[in-house]
Amino acid sequence: MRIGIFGGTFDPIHNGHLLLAEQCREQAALDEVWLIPAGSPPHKETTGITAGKQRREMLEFAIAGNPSFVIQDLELHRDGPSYTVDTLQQLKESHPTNDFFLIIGADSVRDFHTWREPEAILEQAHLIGVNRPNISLPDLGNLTDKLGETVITKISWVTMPGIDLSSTDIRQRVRENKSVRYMTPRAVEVYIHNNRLYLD
Ligand SMILES: Nc1ncnc2c1ncn2[C@@H]1O[C@H](COP(=O)(O)OP(=O)(O)OP(=O)(O)O)[C@@H](O)[C@H]1O
Ligand SMILES: O=C(O)c1ccc[n+]([C@@H]2O[C@H](COP(=O)([O-])O)[C@@H](O)[C@H]2O)c1
Repeated sequence: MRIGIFGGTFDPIHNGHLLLAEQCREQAALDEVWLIPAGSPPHKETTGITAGKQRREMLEFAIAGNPSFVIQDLELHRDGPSYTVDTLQQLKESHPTNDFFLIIGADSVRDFHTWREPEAILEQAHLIGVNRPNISLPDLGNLTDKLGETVITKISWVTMPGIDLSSTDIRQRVRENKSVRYMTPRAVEVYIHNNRLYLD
């Protein structure tokens, strides 16, 4: 099977994430997209992040009824920073015949050379980069300097209609008592309100 691996903090998941995953599924002819909530995102300030259990529950509501999207919560059960290289290794061991495609937004592609063991990641997965509003498509100089020109052959691009949304925007809007309707699925919106998330 061709499996898309889409990791994120998802605090909360929003419609930009969902459209991105669906466009990758279609354009890269993936059988499934596995959404992987980060236990402890390596490059983010982790204090104040919503509990993994709640971020996972929001994911469940968001993808309910879509058999092509699957949540894999292995990073929530692992201690320490959630390095993608470790996640891919674990997934390769448990699903040795799958082909994995690591899906990341343009901001993450720009920083990819700073990730832990990018070379080992690219040995285990093909990389799919996706455009993101206000992020110019990165020149991959830093990556080719580090890994050589052949790295280019391991990266492909999916283009989606730009959705200028971030989880930060949504948290901010909730804090300011503004509407987040149509920015995230209705069930996620209700979950946020029922659980009083993002109010301080
Ligand atoms: N609107 C968007 N368009 C394209 N890619 C996106 C978009 N939002 C998030 N992504 C990508 O989704 C992945 C997970 O993102 P993440 O969960 O950190 O969301 P975020 O909206 O960037 O969150 P935050 O605002 O908290 O930093 C990253 O690879 C990121 O580049
Ligand atoms: O492995 C790394 O070094 C690494 C560095 C930064 C981000 N990541 C992963 O990239 C995904 C998106 O991260 P973030 O911080 O944008 O939510 C998430 O799955 C992180 O675990 C991974």
